[in-house]
Parts: sequence; structure tokens; C-alpha cells
Amino acid sequence: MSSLSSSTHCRSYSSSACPASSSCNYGHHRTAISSISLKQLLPRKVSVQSNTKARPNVVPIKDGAVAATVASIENETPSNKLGDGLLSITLPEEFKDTASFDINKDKSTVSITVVGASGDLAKKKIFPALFALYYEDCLPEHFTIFGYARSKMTDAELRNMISRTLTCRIDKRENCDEKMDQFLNRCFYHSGQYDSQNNFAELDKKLKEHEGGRISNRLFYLSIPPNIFTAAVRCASLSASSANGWTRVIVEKPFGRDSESSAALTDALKQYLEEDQIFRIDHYLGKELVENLSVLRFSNLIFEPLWSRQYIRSVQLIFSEDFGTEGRGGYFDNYGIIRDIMQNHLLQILALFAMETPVSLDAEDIRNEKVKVLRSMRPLQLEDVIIGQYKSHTKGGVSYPGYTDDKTVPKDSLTPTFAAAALFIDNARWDGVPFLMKAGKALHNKRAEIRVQFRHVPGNLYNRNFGTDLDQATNELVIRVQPDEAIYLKINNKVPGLGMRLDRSNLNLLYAARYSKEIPDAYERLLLDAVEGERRLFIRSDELDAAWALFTPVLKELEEKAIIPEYYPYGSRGPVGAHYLAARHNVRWCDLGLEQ
Ligand SMILES: NC(=O)C1=CN([C@@H]2O[C@H](COP(=O)(O)OP(=O)(O)OC[C@H]3O[C@@H](n4cnc5c(N)ncnc54)[C@H](OP(=O)(O)O)[C@@H]3O)[C@@H](O)[C@H]2O)C=CC1
Ligand SMILES: O=C1O[C@H](COP(=O)(O)O)[C@@H](O)[C@H](O)[C@H]1O
Repeated sequence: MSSLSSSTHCRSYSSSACPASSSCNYGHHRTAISSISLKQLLPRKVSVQSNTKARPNVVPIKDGAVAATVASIENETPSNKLGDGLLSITLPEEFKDTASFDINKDKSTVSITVVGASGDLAKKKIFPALFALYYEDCLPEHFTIFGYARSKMTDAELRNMISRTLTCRIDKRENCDEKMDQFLNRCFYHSGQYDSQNNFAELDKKLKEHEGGRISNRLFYLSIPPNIFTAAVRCASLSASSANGWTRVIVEKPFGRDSESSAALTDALKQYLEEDQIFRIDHYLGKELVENLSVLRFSNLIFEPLWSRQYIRSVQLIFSEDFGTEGRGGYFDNYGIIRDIMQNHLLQILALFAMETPVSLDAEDIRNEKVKVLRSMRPLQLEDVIIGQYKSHTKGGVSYPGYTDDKTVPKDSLTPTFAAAALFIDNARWDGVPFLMKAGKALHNKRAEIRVQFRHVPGNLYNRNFGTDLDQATNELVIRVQPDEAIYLKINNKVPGLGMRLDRSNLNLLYAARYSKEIPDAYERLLLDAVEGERRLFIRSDELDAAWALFTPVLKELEEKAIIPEYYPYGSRGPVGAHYLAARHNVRWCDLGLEQ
């Protein structure tokens, strides 16, 4: 298997265009992988994010052989307790064009420990994503995967459990079984308590055996309920962090349930970790069309000039699922749809949509712009929210349960399973533009999309051809995140013929028609980024604070006033109150027409 250094299809530093058919990604990294081509990084001074303790081993390689030591190392800025740092290196003159740069290629290893390995998310998403990365040769040459949980399991039992959820992509099936066996052979299990330093010390011992004396880089994925995050981080950090490489921790949401609990969680984690070791995951940021949002905006001249209050009338962020909380009611009842979807997934999309152009594609530059937008927003007001809860419904002889029919949900629960909200960004670009959010479970379809409604054409020559409903004639840009990923623009055109009848048509980029390649799951992208130390798609603590500041007051008010949700039937389009909310802001939901 080739190592990260040779698997340039996973990340490319080249600025030249990749062929559309290739699986290569554009890296935004300063750099985090073990090999970079100097040809792509002129001038010869390069920054390398690496293990600072590995400094004596940093050697440039010429024509595949170790040739010389580096000329100088500057700006050594270890950025955390565990030696994850940044080196700026100048190469000797003779390596001007030809050298490639290798940092401990054969001397380092990555161990990925899935904490909570027996759980739903681990089985459904994390192990399959790791396998997909392995299949694509995106994991480093030396890697080991450990499952950690309280359940008693042997390595063989873990492998058996994982194997049930591994699949190969439709377009990549070559040697699938063989690859699966190879992957499973790199997976191991350790049973332990989440709050036991001893149990994590046992894990540490096993990890060391697998690392075989190489520089050890360790990634812990906390796929456990939030009440045990801190205990697990404490034990992992004190007993199982790397002694000579980096240690990173991926934390799953929920990151608290309001500003105070979120800040307390951050403080608790920071007792054991530096901010740049914490990778707060929001899997929506790993979705292909969300990742494409910045490309659409900043690499197409036609969109950016229109991206403001001058041309945009409303922006709508819509999430719907056609199933209820099935199986997760216990978790959900403590959070509700606003915390589960709006405060994180939809708000993250909003921030990427509305931010100013970042200075660069560097993680900190992008996150700085996102924070600025979030901090320019008005905290959500009670009159700008409506909430709903699904009730049972029988259709075609089939009975669908209501939210409170779930045995893990209290019968008198007022937790919203649906919400619609109007948010505002009080800055020069977006002043007065309603950003409408709508999220719900047990609705009539499963969809996530961004809908940009443009203003009416002033003095429209063709008004009379549209009739009275001018809204039917406004342009609309739709970014469909899922399913059937697509970007389409609704335009007006003349119906061919001798008359003058106007029609609406879509200029449509449907991904499945344009690309034969299967789109990677969000977790693949995010796991690869975490291994590579790329933080762009993870939530920084100040972003999280700003996000909670927008929703905490209204969440408290809803709970203190015990606001009763509007009930809607399972499988419907949700409560009618959502329409009144939009109407109060002089807009209509764009997802309700017959042709969408
Ligand atoms: N499932 C999903 O689709 C999503 C999940 N998440 C988040 O990811 C994390 C993991 O989710 P998920 O896999 O569904 O969670 P689970 O409820 O399946 O929990 C994962 C594992 O944690 C252990 N565990 C469960 N409850 C407790 C407890 N009370 N005390 C100690 N250990 C416990 C169990 O392992 P054992 O008993 O073997 O120790 C379990 O297998 C959570 O933070 C969740 O909010 C986020 C987005 C989506
Ligand atoms: O984070 C969550 O997301 C899922 C929806 O994710 P998707 O990738 O399938 O769209 C949602 O069902 C869950 O309630 C929420 O916690």
C-alpha cells in the first residue's frame, strides 16, 4: 500500500486543475502530510506542520535517496503541549527543483482510537469512513485502528461487527474483499471504562506495541454520550497520549446545550488539551456541496457581485427528514431540533454562505471570517421562531407514531421536532435580508438545501407576461446538499414559438449526471483532515461561543415559558406557522412549489 506521501490523489498541493475524473482534492493546508514536491512549493522556503521533536530526522530526499540535511530551520513554533508544531525550513540550493521532502516517512505511525466503538455512530459512519480512506490509499503506511468501549469484545468480534457495515463504492469494487480483509487485520479492540486511567494505560501499552518504536501520532474519536467526554479526554490525555508525536481528539456534538454548558465543556477539555488538539466535528461541513459553497462564491465572477442585500431578497436553509427520532428519542428530548440541527449544521452553512472573502484558504483565515459573521448576527428573538412537534398519523393503512409515542420520550414533552426561524446579519452586506431556517423530523421528504431568492427585476418589461405573481418570476439559486446533489439556477426564458409566453427553466448542474464518481461521505473528508491536521472544517471555540450566543436566549425563553409546539402529522409538510413567519418578513418558502 502506498503511504500518504505517494497518495497524492487524496490531497494535492498543485494549483493546476485536476482532471474532472480524478479523485484528487485540492489541499488548503499549509502542509500536514509527509511529502511535498518542491516544484509545487517554490520558493524553496516551506512551512511544515509536523512533530517538532522529529527535527533531527527532517531530511530532504533527492531522487529517492537521503541526500543532505536542511540548510536551516526557522520559526519553530511548537503549538501544543505534545509537540505538534510548525517548522519553516529553507532547503539547500542544490534541491531547488528536484527534491521532494520527506519527514519521517517510515518513522512515524498514526493510531486511530474510536472511543465508543460499540455504538451506533461508530458502526454506521466512523469505521466505514476509515475503510473508504484505506481503500483509497489515503491512510498513512503505518496505521492502526483501535476500538475502545466498555462492552467485552475480542479483536475478532470487533472485526466481525465492523465488517457488517463496510461497503465498497459502486464505482470502486476492485479487490474489495481483499482490501476489507487487509483493513480488518489492522483493527483491534480494547475494553475499558471511560473514566479509568488504568484502562487507558493498558490501551497505551497496546498502542505502543503496534507503533513498534516509530514516532507515534494518535487520534482519538470520542463517539460517546457527552456526559462522559471530559472523563474520557482526561484519561486518554493522561494515560494514552503520544510521548513524541501529536495527539488529537475529535469531539462529536452536542457541544453543550447552551452558552454556559458549552463554555464549561470547553474549559474542561482545555484542562487536558490545547485548542488546536480539539477537532469539534460538524459533519455537515464535510458534505460535498457545503465544501463547494466557497468555490461557487469565490471562483465564479458571476455570483460574488450579486451576493448581498442589493440583489438577494432572502436566503433559506432547509433541512427535513422523512423519519422521526426513531431510536434516538432519549438523546433528542434533551436537545430538540434547534440544538440538534439549527445551532450547528444550518448555522455553519449560513456562516460559510455569508462570510466575507477570507485572506486565504488557511483554516484560521476562514474561521476568522465565519466568527465575524456570527458575531454580526442578532440573537434570535422569540417572535422570529415557531416550533412544532409531530403527532401520529395513519396513511394508506399504515400508522406512523407520534414523537411522544417513543418510549424514551416523556408523554408530556414539549421538545420541538420542527422549527422555523428568521435570523438577521447586521452588517453592510446583509442588512435587512432574512435568513430563514427550517428544520424538521417526520416530514414529507428528506432534504437539505440552500435556496437563494433574488429580488424582482426592477421595471420588468415582461411583467404582464408573468401575471400578478411576481414571485414566480424571481431568479432562484438552489444548492441541494442532499439527496441528488445539485446546483441549479432558475431563470426566465421565452417559450419557443411565435407568441411571447414566458417560462421558468433550470440551468442545472446535477452531480450524478456530471460526475460518474461516487461522492465521499462527509466523515471520510473530516477524518482525513483530522489525520492531516487540517482544521478548516472543524469548529473553533470562539465560533462555538458565537453560535450559542445566538440561540441560548431564545432556547431559555421557550423552555421557561413552556411554549407549546404546533402539532403536525407525521409525514406532512410541517406546521402552518412557518408560512406566517415567512410572510411577516415579506417572503415565501421557496421549497413549496410544484416544480422545485
Ligand atoms: N448516531 C448518530 O447518528 C449521531 C451521533 N452523534 C453523537 O455521536 C456520539 C455517539 O453517538 P452514538 O454512537 O449514537 O451513541 P451511543 O448511544 O450508541 O453510544 C456510544 C457508546 O457509548 C457507550 N455508552 C452509551 N451510553 C453510555 C453511558 N450512559 N455511559 C457510558 N457509556 C455509554 C456505549 O458503549 P459501551 O456500553 O460498550 O461502553 C455505546 O455503544 C454522541 O455524542 C452523539 O450525540 C452525532 C451525530 C449523529
Ligand atoms: O447531527 C445530526 O444529523 C443527522 C442528519 O445527518 P445526515 O447527514 O443524515 O443528514 C440527524 O438525523 C441527527 O438527528 C443529528 O443529530
